[in-house]
Amino acid sequence: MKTVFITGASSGIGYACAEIFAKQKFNLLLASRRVDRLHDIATGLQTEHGVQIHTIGLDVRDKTLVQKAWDELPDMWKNIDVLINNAGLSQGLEPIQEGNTDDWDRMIDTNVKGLLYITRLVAPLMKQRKQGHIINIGSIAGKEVYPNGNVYCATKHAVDALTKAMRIDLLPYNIKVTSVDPGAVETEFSIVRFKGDSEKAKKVYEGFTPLTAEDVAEAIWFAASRPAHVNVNDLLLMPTAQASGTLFHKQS
Ligand SMILES: NC(=O)C1=CN([C@@H]2O[C@H](COP(=O)(O)OP(=O)(O)OC[C@H]3O[C@@H](n4cnc5c(N)ncnc54)[C@H](OP(=O)(O)O)[C@@H]3O)[C@@H](O)[C@H]2O)C=CC1
Ligand SMILES: CC(=O)[C@H](N)C(=O)O
Repeated sequence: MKTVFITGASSGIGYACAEIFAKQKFNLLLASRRVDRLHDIATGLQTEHGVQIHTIGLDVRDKTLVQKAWDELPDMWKNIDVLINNAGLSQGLEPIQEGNTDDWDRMIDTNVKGLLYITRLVAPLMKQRKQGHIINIGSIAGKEVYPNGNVYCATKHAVDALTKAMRIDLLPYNIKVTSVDPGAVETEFSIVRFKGDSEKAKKVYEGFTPLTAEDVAEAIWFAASRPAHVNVNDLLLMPTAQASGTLFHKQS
């Protein structure tokens, strides 16, 4: 049986990936900070699909803790076939001159440095086994910038650059590297961006049909299930009612 490691599996796209990969009989290594949620998810998916699941309570920003969690991980769980670098967030939506520097730190530390810390541990074993697939969750915000998106967009542009760089560095070792870049997906993303203001978050998705986490997980599964000689480099998907980072066709 193959193993997928999904960061940010406690909600949204990460959780939807856990479901789809469990259905496909992968063993699941799931990480996020809210470990209680991970336990509930693991119990449900284990019962439904009979796969093995290991959960790790982890803040990807904490380099020391990430290393410790990896060192303590039983060897069988380190043979990762697919790594989904999904943990990420946006905080705030202000012009650069008004931005909150703690929000900036949180986004850069999670979306860029967290992704790097995890990859640094997983990639050497993929290299050793001469197989593996790293799937980074980027965004339309990694392809263009939009008003007030400044630092979030910068982190996702960094993910885009790192995906390309990983593909080059890992080329000799038969390791696939893919970027999956969604537009608007209705998850907890906007609630987190607006720091718990659910009303404001709900308004983001009013007047059009956004992507669901399951839509994105299906695209991720498509990339993960290609034949050995095929790599999907980049997969950009948006709601039909979205044409760019900020251009939506909304019905009132
Ligand atoms: N929703 C959207 O419109 C889009 C989202 N994306 C990207 O998709 C990815 C998933 O987001 P989405 O599912 O929408 O949002 P959610 O808020 O629903 O999920 C985010 C996940 O990331 C985890 N996470 C956040 N910070 C950390 C951390 N420091 N350490 C470990 N885990 C962390 C959260 O778990 P916990 O809080 O338990 O730690 C949660 O499981 C993100 O990278 C996001 O940028 C890209 C384009 C569009
Ligand atoms: C496209 C995204 O990453 C997100 N929905 C955003 O508003 O930037």
